[in-house]
Amino acid sequence: MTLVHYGYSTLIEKSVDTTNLNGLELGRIIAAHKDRYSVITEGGELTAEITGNLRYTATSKLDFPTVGDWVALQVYEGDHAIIHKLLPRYALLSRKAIGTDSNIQLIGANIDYALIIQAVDRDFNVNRIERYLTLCHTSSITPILLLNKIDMISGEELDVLLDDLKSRVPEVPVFPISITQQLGIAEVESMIQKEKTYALLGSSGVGKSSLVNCLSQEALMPTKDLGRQSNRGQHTTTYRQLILLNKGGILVDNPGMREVGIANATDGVERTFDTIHKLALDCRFADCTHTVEKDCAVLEGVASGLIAKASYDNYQKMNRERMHFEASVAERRKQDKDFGKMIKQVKKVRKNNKY
Ligand SMILES: Nc1nc2c(ncn2[C@@H]2O[C@H](COP(=O)(O)OP(=O)(O)OP(=O)(O)O)[C@@H](O)[C@H]2O)c(=O)[nH]1
Ligand SMILES: [Zn+2]
Repeated sequence: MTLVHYGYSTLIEKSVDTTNLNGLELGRIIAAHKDRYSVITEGGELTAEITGNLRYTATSKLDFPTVGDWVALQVYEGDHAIIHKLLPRYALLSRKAIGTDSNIQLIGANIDYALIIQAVDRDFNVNRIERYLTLCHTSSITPILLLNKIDMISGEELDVLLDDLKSRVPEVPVFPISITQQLGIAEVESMIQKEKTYALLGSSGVGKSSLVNCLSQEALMPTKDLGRQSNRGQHTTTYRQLILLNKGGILVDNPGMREVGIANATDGVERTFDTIHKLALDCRFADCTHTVEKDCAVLEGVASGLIAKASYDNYQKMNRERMHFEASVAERRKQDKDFGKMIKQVKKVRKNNKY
């Protein structure tokens, strides 16, 4: 097993400089725990922590390693290591953290494609697909749609869904599959590219675990450290979030992707709703909200059927969420600033009182 299998050549292809490591080893994060990381290196799998310096200079979550990150690390005896440096990311997939207004949560770094999996039963929902697409477009990650459980519907019913997708999200490649019946799996496997990293996105119960088991032999087995041995002479077994696929791709499996919150995503919303965005250039007012204005090209598009009403509604909803997130972030920054000012003021008063 070498780092090439874990996407090293893609990292180089993206022009990330890996020559300046000053004697440190290169590795990729395969699982992130609270303060501990599992890292794959040329010599095998290691447990690592970050340096105090990295910890104390971090200003946000973005400064901490996440699954898929490439790092420079110093390896100590056994299988222990210290991460000194986070290499530049060429893509970062994140979402708004559940239950918060202004926090983001990292899903994975250095991801090339997203496999959005949706089931054709009750789960089927184009609005939610557009939500995932916005997430992908915001991070410049190419989306691919897997429509699972087609064994549960008739061919005619499937055609209706495919037509719906063609009109609402025409640019996205769609793979109708049934994991249990092994339908369309060969097509998915032949689409997977070697050394590219894929993120798996989808609600609970759509078949994500089933897909991982189907595309990867590794996932079925407990993962073992075949490289270095731990101090106690035992092989370590760890839970992985970065999995090697049979066809040579790499998969980020992020459990609990149940809700997709939209964070700062102006470009992502625009790219997902490309038709609306292009039409909006013809609105009479440059700051048109496409709701009540005169000569609004978007409203005209909805009236003429060029834009599906459902698509328009979802566009407005996601824009409202995006603005809400941005306003919350701005508000929190202001509060932090005010708090900083207050502390300064208090210090000043104390200092003055000394005299
Ligand atoms: N009929 C049918 N059922 C399927 C198919 N694929 C998966 N299932 C079933 O759907 C259920 C959920 O599958 P999982 O693979 O556990 O789904 P998941 O997305 O990993 O769910 P979470 O772990 O909750 O996120 C299981 O009972 C599967 O057997 C399929 O192609 N057809
Ligand atoms: Zn308008």
